[in-house]
Amino acid sequence: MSASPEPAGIRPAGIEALHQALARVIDPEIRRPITDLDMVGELSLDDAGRAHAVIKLTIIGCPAARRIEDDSRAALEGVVGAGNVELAMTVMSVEERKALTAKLQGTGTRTMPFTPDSLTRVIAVTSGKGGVGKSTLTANLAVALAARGLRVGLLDADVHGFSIPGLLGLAGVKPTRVGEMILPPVAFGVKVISIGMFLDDTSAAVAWRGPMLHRTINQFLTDVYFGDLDVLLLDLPPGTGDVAISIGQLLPHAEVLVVTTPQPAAADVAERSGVVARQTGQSVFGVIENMAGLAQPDGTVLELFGSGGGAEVASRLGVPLLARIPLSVPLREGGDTGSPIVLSDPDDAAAAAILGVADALASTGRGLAGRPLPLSFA
Ligand SMILES: Nc1ncnc2c1ncn2[C@@H]1O[C@H](COP(=O)(O)OP(=O)(O)OP(=O)(O)O)[C@@H](O)[C@H]1O
Repeated sequence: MSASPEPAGIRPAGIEALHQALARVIDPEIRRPITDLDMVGELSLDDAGRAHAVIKLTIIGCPAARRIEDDSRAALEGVVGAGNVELAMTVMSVEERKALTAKLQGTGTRTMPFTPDSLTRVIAVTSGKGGVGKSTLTANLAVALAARGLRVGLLDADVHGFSIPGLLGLAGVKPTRVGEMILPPVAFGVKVISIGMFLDDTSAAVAWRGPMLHRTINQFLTDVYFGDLDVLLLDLPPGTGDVAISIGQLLPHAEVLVVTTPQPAAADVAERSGVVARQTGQSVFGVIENMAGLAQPDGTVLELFGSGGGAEVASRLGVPLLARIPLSVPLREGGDTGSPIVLSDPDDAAAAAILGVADALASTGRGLAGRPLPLSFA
């Protein structure tokens, strides 16, 4: 039996082939090859051509254990043939886990990775009033951006009224912890974190004041291992309260999307959320009008909430109106069942309008806020 692990380059050819096969096995939570994560222990090939491997999981009861085991076995069988793999699944020692955490988060004091000079684009979705569909749109936008191949994180900063886990089919899912590091659950290719994932009773009210809210948001941004992201989306609570101000302080380079309804009376309060974002240094990327009308069987459109609110807010803030998203029963149902409409029913008019916003976001880089964008009318 040949001994391993050995540094790449001096591994015997057979072991190197096994190692390369395992390098294609991705930890579904951390989203990096298990070889990069030092999860491969002994790796050997016996004289009968059978592969022997030890895979070290990050924690006991790792929810991804089965998948990692199956993928590792399949990868090794690709080299030595079916039935020729002996796999032992173990768990990292405390020291190994510490070393992994340090490797992933960087050694020394942990810092917030989403600084103005990081490559991640930060987009905060805000609204003046509650119930205008901000969370529904944020969840669908995140999924649409991930479907375009972007690496997307979604932080539910609506601490008092979190709804992102349910919208993405993650109700009841708890994040895995590796030491002090929190691994965000992944849904539809989006890494998601929400205060709702840390409460045993999700119907319990979160009655925190400013400093506690600030600490929580800061901890989410620092201790959650999102890895390299192209885009971090934040679902803010409605209004211009403590969380909006904390986000403004922590992420002054964020671009803000303002969601409003067609009701002209809501324009003042929606405009205010954009103005407050600007006061903290953030830029306003554009306005989305949601609940813009309900298509009737006879082809007419019932403007349940009036019209003109989105255009009014966009013009007051001097930014583009990115989309008018109609009222849509499938959009609401998709939210209720945790199945985002941009994937399940992309031809629905509301889904098409949201996909238009995702295109507008994906086709602009950071620092381009304020450029004219194509209007996408439903
Ligand atoms: N275009 C739409 N058509 C039909 N229903 C919608 C639409 N947009 C949102 N909804 C529904 O409206 C309700 C409120 O949406 P959502 O929770 O996303 O709002 P919100 O602005 O995030 O609210 P809050 O911030 O107050 O929690 C949900 O039941 C959602 O399914």
